[in-house]
Amino acid sequence: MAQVLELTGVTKKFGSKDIVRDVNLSVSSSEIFGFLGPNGAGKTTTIRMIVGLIKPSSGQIKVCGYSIRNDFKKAMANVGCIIESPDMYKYFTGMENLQHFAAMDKRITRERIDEVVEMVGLSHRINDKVSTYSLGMRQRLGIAQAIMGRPKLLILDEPTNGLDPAGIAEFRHLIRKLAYEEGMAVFISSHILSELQLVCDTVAIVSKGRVVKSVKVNEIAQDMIVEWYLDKPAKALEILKERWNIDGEQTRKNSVRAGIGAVRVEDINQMFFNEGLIISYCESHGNSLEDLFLKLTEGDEIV
Ligand SMILES: Nc1ncnc2c1ncn2[C@@H]1O[C@H](COP(=O)(O)OP(=O)(O)OP(=O)(O)O)[C@@H](O)[C@H]1O
Repeated sequence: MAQVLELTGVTKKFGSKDIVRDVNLSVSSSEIFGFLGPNGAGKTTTIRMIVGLIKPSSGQIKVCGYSIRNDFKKAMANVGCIIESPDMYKYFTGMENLQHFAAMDKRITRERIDEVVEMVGLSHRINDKVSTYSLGMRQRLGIAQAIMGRPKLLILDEPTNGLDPAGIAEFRHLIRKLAYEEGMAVFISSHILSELQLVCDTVAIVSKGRVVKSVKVNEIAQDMIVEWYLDKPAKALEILKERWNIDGEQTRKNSVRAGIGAVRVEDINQMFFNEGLIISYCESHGNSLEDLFLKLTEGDEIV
């Protein structure tokens, strides 16, 4: 997999204060990378450096192998981004907005505009005024604009801020499509861990300007502990042991708990169902990204 974004020893000082400290990270094509940290951790400052709005005090940033210091134009030709809320002309239609931005880049054809509109699922509303769009639709229009020039790297700063659950689900679906079908590297910053956990492959946890931990999300899920509330706990324990060699324990009259390692909870539920058990509900505990995040950023000032 090609490295699309690489930060090496990136530091940013404002006055005598280190706002971003010695950040090292890399993102490959088709990877969804989450940059997770509490408010004030330095996420936006890092993104502003990646897109060239401010210069690092030290360290190196490369996009598709081009250093943003030495090859700024070539590096930026590979970047699409939305920082804060997408800037659109509300009294223009979605299409007029896209045409306006496309006029600045000769590579973007009318066919490409239609293609991105289709990709973000806005074909049916693209000729309506942006002022009539929901926040989720504006967000998708912003993404359409950001990807028109076929960037290899898409950067989104706090993209789900203010979206309702349906908007968040649509957003997640779109991001997956861009990464896994179009091969884009997607870099998303957020302070909302549950959202990153659901969409990202890798999450870097930032605290006070430093990346304190980088984790593969599927490895965290592997440590999951699940508790089932069901009618036949003894039978459930037997199935877990026989089928997956999992040692569970009965926690209450009607509940069983077990660390399920790399086994998918869906497969276990299906097996319980096939064996005639009735599950009233199940829940997961511990070792989620949330626990890790809270542990690593404990005591961080929320500014
Ligand atoms: N131009 C600047 N001059 C001085 N301090 C700054 C400047 N820009 C940002 N900071 C400070 O840097 C710290 C990190 O800000 P940043 O916006 O990068 O954080 P963040 O992680 O994106 O948080 P948020 O989610 O609140 O935007 C904050 O304490 C902020 O006040």
